[in-house]
Amino acid sequence: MPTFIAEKPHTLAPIAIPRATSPSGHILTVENLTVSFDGFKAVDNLSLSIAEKELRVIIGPNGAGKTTLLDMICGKTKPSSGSIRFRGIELTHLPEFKIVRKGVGRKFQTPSIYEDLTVAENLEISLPEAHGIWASIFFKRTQHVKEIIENVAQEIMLADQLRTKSGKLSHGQKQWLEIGMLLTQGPDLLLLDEPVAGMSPREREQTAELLKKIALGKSLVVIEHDMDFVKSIANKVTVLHQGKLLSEGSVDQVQNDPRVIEVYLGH
Ligand SMILES: Nc1ncnc2c1ncn2[C@@H]1O[C@H](COP(=O)(O)OP(=O)(O)OP(=O)(O)O)[C@@H](O)[C@H]1O
Repeated sequence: MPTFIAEKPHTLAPIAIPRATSPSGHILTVENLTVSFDGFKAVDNLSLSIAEKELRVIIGPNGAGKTTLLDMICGKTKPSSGSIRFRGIELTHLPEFKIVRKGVGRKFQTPSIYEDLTVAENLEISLPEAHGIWASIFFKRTQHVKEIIENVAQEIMLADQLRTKSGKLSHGQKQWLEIGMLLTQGPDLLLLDEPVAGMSPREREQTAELLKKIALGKSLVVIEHDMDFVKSIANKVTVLHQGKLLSEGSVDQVQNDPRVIEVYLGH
């Protein structure tokens, strides 16, 4: 960790205070989104909207375009056509780091924590104030920074593990740490790709509680295959199939939709 010299005001709060709300009440609006890879449309003319503080789950068979959709929202993949607006701001032309700064956080399937660093250190390096060479040199571990780290650690159920090397955590705890690393960045929209893959039943329950708590102040889009987990968290489910929107509604509605049963749930 760098040594600390100067103090600068901290703007970050562990639970972000919602910024300007778009007139529609939607934090994210995707319209006519398409991406082609060598002529193959992985996402095909897709439109959907996510409300403020909504916890949306995206399901669908393998290859349906779920991960590619998240890749386009976070700027990792550029669409061939269509629009993605976050609080009215068009994201499709922005590089990934600017999309993060606008308030969109993405967690990939495999945890990308630093196993040789402690839980506290992993959370610290995720603070926007610690990013970049100069920022990291002048970064100061103020009381406020400590409070942010402690609050986030509490939220992700790792308050007793702050000094533990992250490599020693269980698989589930590593996933929670990575969610914590997103939270320290203060996003208003979190994109999570299969957050409970490989977790024990107890860890799944705890993760469901964690996500529901996060959704009290932020919007979440979660890709998930485990229908029991989907039932335990979702307000609304979007079903993708061959890059297109197949069905959308409550868990009950999509579970009873014959098209969904045919291509996904019936298998
Ligand atoms: N960079 C790429 N180049 C070529 N094809 C790609 C690329 N990214 C994704 N695809 C293809 O697009 C389709 C959609 O993939 P995607 O990973 O988004 O599906 P998914 O719904 O997330 O599936 P899974 O549940 O298996 O993760 C797949 O056929 C995949 O092979």
